[in-house]
Amino acid sequence: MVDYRREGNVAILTVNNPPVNAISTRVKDGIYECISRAKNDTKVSVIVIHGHGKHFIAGADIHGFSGQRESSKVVATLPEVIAFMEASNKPIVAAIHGTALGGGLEIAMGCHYRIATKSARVGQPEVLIGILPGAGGTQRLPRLCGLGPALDLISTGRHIKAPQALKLGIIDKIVSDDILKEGIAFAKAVIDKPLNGRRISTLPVKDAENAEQLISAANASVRKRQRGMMAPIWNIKAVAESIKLPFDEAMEKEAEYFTVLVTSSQARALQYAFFSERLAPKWEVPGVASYNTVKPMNIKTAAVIGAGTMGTGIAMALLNARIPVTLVEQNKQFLEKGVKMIQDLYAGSVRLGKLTADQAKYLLSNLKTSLSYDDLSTVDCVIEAVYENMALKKEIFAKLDNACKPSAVLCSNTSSLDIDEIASATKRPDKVIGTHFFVPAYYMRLLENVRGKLTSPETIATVQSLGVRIGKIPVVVGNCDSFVGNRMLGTYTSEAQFLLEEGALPHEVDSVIKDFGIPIGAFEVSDLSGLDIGWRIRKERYEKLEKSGKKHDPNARFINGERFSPLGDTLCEKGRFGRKTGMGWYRYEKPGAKEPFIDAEITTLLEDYSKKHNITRRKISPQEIFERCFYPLINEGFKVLEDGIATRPEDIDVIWINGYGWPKYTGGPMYYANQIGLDKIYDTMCYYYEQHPTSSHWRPSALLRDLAKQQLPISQWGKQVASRL
Ligand SMILES: CCCCCCCCCCCCC/C=C/C(=O)SCCNC(=O)CCNC(=O)[C@H](O)C(C)(C)COP(=O)(O)OP(=O)(O)OC[C@H]1O[C@@H](n2cnc3c(N)ncnc32)[C@H](O)[C@@H]1OP(=O)(O)O
Repeated sequence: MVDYRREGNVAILTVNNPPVNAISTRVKDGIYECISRAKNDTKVSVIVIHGHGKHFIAGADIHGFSGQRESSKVVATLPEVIAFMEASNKPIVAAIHGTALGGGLEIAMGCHYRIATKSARVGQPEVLIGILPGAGGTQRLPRLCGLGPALDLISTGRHIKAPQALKLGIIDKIVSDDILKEGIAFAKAVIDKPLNGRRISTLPVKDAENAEQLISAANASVRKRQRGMMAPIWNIKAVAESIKLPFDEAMEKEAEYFTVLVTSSQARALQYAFFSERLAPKWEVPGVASYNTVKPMNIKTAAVIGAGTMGTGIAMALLNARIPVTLVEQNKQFLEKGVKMIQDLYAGSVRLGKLTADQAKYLLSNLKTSLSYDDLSTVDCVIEAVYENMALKKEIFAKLDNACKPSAVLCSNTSSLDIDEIASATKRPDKVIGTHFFVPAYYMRLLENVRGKLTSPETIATVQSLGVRIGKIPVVVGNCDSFVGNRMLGTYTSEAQFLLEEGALPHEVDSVIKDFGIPIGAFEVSDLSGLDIGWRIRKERYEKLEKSGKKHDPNARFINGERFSPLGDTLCEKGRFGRKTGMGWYRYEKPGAKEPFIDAEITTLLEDYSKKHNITRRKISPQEIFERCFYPLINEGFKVLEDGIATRPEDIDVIWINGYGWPKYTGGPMYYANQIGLDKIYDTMCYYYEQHPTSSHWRPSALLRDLAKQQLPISQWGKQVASRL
């Protein structure tokens, strides 16, 4: 775990704990033992610590926070090991490459010098997994780089690159990539230098005179950007102790606050989410294939069909990963508009300093445009991103099948349509797959990859690996109406509208949703994306119904015996399409304005509606709103598992956290359900099913019923899920 060797008078400690040199108990013990050995070795004058593999040390081992810690051979805790390092009379140099994160940076700050390669990154990301830098980070970082930057880094958890770390004084020098050689050379040069000013715990905090202002600004930023999360608040509180108390006393406070956080349900949920996100790319189709049995194809070039918001966003996601893209449209004007959108977004990134002008120019140089599928004969992968219309998609896939080489993978960015039917338009259904991106596609991290009945494991492996390459979290799901995310969402939006029919107002429903931690309410999001989109899809369905001989009544509150709310259609008929028309479920100052206002016209419309349908309006409690919005959604998640559409609860949680704004600190809907208690969810589902028998989303899932009896942790649901497939 930690190797010790001596080269002349330099002791070299190599941390070797793949994949990221996380600090397990054995690593902590190993560092302590090796430092002791070097301190006692009379031939050693200076010590270098570095990491084997890709990283220096990426932090404490996160597995250890949920109670599976190994027993320690030495009594010292990590903060004590770091204090022991700092007290050494032989200089210690941290030679950093890859990352020094969390406890890794804390160890580096216990050293007397820190050097790093140019590409190295440092940070205190503990807040992102619900804890705080509990090994002195909250006390040493403000002494090293100043209170303001320390508050920023510790409360946001962001990583910074070596050049910025150098400017902030976190590292002493940027060196070449031969980090160990550089570390040894640097160590030899500092052997005789006095260590007094190099022990960070003995230094005063920088910027302490502006403390009050800096701390209240940090708290204000947390309230705005990390609403509902407890860790940022406690992190700030811990850093603030650095200006109130002497180092040792502040360290006691740090330990106290660390204990509060590490035992919190938010920390457990965030750590579950951390590992779930890393599990997602490791797909598995039970009994068929998995990520470690199939090799992906190498995608060297790609094409995107459709230059609208979705198509251009997908093209940018590919370009950002240095994949050359051909963007195809049917008419020149649309194509030019799409290219302009991409150019403008890159220009914006240059203005914000996120890209240099040269980088933007390079990315754009990989973009080709075309009005013909004939130009796609050599691309490895095509992603179709036209609007949701089955006939159109089938026509495009038939053309792509003729134009593209036989090995090319053909993807559809559909959010709901049947992948098998799309694939049936080709002679290569094994190479057809759904790749459901989320808006804006160049930014949102979720990629829902939808396998059809005939999609080959190689095709699944290819889009999963492509997803990782373009910086997404790819999740494999099965083919059904609306897949996983939108299928579960459907229950939530339906129930939100039923609540309006019965007495609630849009802002009342939205505020319960936002209080839970979802950044935007159901009706606010409907206004944002435009009510007309759903209306167009519903009108197509009504037409289909009519073709099959069933007349659609615009006032109908039931379709095929299922409760249905025509309220959305009513609003659209009045031209209330949402923000773009200045009115939807809310009123806006003008078309395109962002701030929603409660609209008296909507209140009257709802009251008239209820009267017309003989519904007695009543005051609906926040608890009922909460249960009716979220419990059917959770229940649908269990049905999704039951049907084999998702194969792991973790995948559903990743989808909801990264695609729909579900608060990460609750772990996602499946994890959250386990926290509430599956028996409670099941009983509540049964209660509401009795009240609302015409809404099948209240029918409790059989898997939920069975798991509710067993009270298993989520990590053990797997066997129950697998036994049903
Ligand atoms: C009175 C009470 C007294 C109490 C006394 C107190 C004593 C105790 C105090 C202890 C205080 C400790 C304080 C320190 C806390 C921490 O350090 S928490 C951890 C902080 N670090 C992080 O959060 C880093 C997390 N990792 C990453 O950001 C990324 O993994 C990466 C390092 C940037 C690499 O990214 P990438 O190359 O994309 O690879 P990944 O896929 O993300 O990861 C690869 C595999 O590594 C696993 N992994 C990564 N980090 C960790 C980790 N810290 N612990 C465990 N495992 C980790 C990751 O899961 C991947 O695994 P596989 O999926 O199995 O491949």
